[in-house]
Amino acid sequence: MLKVEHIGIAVQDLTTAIPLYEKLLNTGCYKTEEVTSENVNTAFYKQGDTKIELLESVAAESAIAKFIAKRGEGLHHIAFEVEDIVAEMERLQGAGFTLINELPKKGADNKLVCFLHPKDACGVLIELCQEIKEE
Ligand SMILES: CC[C@@H](C(=O)O)C(=O)SCCNC(=O)CCNC(=O)[C@H](O)C(C)(C)COP(=O)(O)OP(=O)(O)OC[C@H]1O[C@@H](n2cnc3c(N)ncnc32)[C@H](O)[C@@H]1OP(=O)(O)O
Ligand SMILES: [Co+2]
Repeated sequence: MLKVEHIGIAVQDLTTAIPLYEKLLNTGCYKTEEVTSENVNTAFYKQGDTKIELLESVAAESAIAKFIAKRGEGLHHIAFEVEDIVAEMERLQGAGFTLINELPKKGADNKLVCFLHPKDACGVLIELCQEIKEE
C-alpha cells in the first residue's frame, strides 16, 4: 500500500455537506463527480497528501443509501492507493480477505478500485485504488 488515498464519508445531502466540510477544512471542494456504477455523487477535498471523499446516494439500492439507513451518516471507508491493483487483490485474497468485486472497476477521480469486505478488517470497509495512467 502506498498511502491513504482518501477517506470516504457517507452523507445524506451534498448540498448541505459541501459547505459544511468547506468550513471545517477551510478549503474548497475541488471536484464533484457522479459515479453511476455506484449510484453516488461525490465531492472531493485535498488534505495534505490525502483526500476526503463525500458520498451522497442517488438510488435507494446503493451501498451508501443502505449504510445511512442502517447506521446514519458517517465514516464509510478507507481507501489505500496501490501500485498494481490486480497484484494487490491477488495478495489480499491469498491472505484470506474477501474481495467484494472480483475485477477492478472504474471509481471516481480517475481510479480503478476494488473493495474488501468490512467483516475481514475489524468492521472497516477497505477500498484499494490505482490511478489510471494515460497510455
Ligand atoms: C465513488 C466510487 C468509489 C471511489 O472511487 O472512491 C467509492 O468510494 S464507492 C463507495 C460506495 N460503494 C461501496 O461501498 C461498494 C462496496 N460496498 C458493498 O458492496 C456493500 O456495501 C457491502 C459492504 C458488501 C455491504 O453490502 P450488503 O451486504 O448488501 O449490505 P448490508 O447493509 O446488509 O451490510 C452487511 C453488513 O455490513 C455492514 N456494513 C455495510 N457497509 C459497511 C461499511 N461501509 N463499513 C462497515 N460495515 C459496513 C452492515 O452494517 C452489515 O452489518 P451487520 O448489520 O452487522 O450485518
Ligand atoms: Co472511495
